[in-house]
Amino acid sequence: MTDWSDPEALDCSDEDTFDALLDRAETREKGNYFEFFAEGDELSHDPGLRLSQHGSEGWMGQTLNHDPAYWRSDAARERGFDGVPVHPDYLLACVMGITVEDLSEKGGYFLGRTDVEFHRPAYPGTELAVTSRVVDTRTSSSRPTYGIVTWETEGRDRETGDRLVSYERTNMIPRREPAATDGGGSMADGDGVDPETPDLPETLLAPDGARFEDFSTALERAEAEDAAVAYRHERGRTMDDQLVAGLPLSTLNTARQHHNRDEMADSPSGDIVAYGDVTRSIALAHARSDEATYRERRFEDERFHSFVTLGDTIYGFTRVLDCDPDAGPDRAGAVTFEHVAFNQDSTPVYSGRRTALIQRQQ
Ligand SMILES: CC(C)(COP(=O)(O)OP(=O)(O)OC[C@H]1O[C@@H](n2cnc3c(N)ncnc32)[C@H](O)[C@@H]1OP(=O)(O)O)[C@@H](O)C(=O)NCCC(=O)NCCSC(=O)C[C@H](O)C(=O)O
Repeated sequence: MTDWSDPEALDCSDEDTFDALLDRAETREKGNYFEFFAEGDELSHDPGLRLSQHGSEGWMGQTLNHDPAYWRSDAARERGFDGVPVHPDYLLACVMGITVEDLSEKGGYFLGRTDVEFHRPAYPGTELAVTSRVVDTRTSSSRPTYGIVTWETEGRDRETGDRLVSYERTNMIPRREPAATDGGGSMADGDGVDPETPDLPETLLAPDGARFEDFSTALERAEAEDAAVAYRHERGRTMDDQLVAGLPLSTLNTARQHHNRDEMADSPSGDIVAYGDVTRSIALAHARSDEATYRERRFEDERFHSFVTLGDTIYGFTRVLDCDPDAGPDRAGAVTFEHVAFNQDSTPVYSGRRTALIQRQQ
């Protein structure tokens, strides 16, 4: 009888034997299929992550987020922070990264997120505690091999229990027992445009500067002229391996969508895709480079319209929706923007509504 604990018992040079062995071996699974989730379930995510200056700087450098308040102590103090905080995009990606093994590792695409709220700044050294609640589950009518799941997630400081950020997100999640046919023949057509949305006016204005008054004056002008305040940002960023696979892995995001080409070959995208939070952070960095941001407040109705793959270049487009002079402290007013990330073919890949406090003229 063969002794199967004998190291010599497995001949790796014989491919057929090894193939047959793999066929018989059970795969120890990671992640969860659609059927695992039931409305009301609460999950406490086990992976640990300590926010770090190095991680935040790596994220900001790669995504072009250069706001000095997240890099330098004098700029941070001047903006009313107690030290140099980690960047909100990095915080959000870390909180979401920790959830991936439980929620979306199985290969489900990130479709959208809303009610993103930053409750207080987070500083390097903070250890995260992250929990989620299943808000909704349903099967997809257009893609029967998938279900659609929505979770509410909260990221807290593990030591103090303070809430740092919370949001609600929705993913397509593969079904363990899919319906017989996949009716979803049509891939995302990429236009990403709501047919109910009226066309923008002919005239598009850009603000004259980066301060709150520049945005509010531009909006007033636009209202008087039946125009819209909407403009492009010049920078672009091409998706390389570091952005597609490196950044998500640095936040413990183990979704195979970003680092396992072999598994993704048979998926709707046919290849690895960029993490939605990386795509979004690049487009927001383009927008922030044209404004004097004071604080990030909230995000609503974030949607991922089309896949971003290696070699795609991400550009940004911004529309100004509202200015509220009374919403912030003396030195800043609230501006609500709609940001759109688009690729080299002008295909929208992300859109979202963002409210940020923008510094007033000094
Ligand atoms: C994935 C797609 C190719 C699917 O395109 P398509 O088949 O055209 O369908 P739709 O996108 O219209 O929608 C599919 C169903 O999902 C519902 N939906 C869509 N958005 C939302 C939303 N925000 N909230 C709730 N439900 C939503 C629709 O109503 C459809 O339902 P049904 O009719 O019943 O089927 C295409 O969407 C696409 O390319 N999207 C981009 C995906 C992407 O690239 N995401 C970012 C990368 S993946 C990622 O970041 C993973 C991350 O790490 C993680 O772990 O989550």
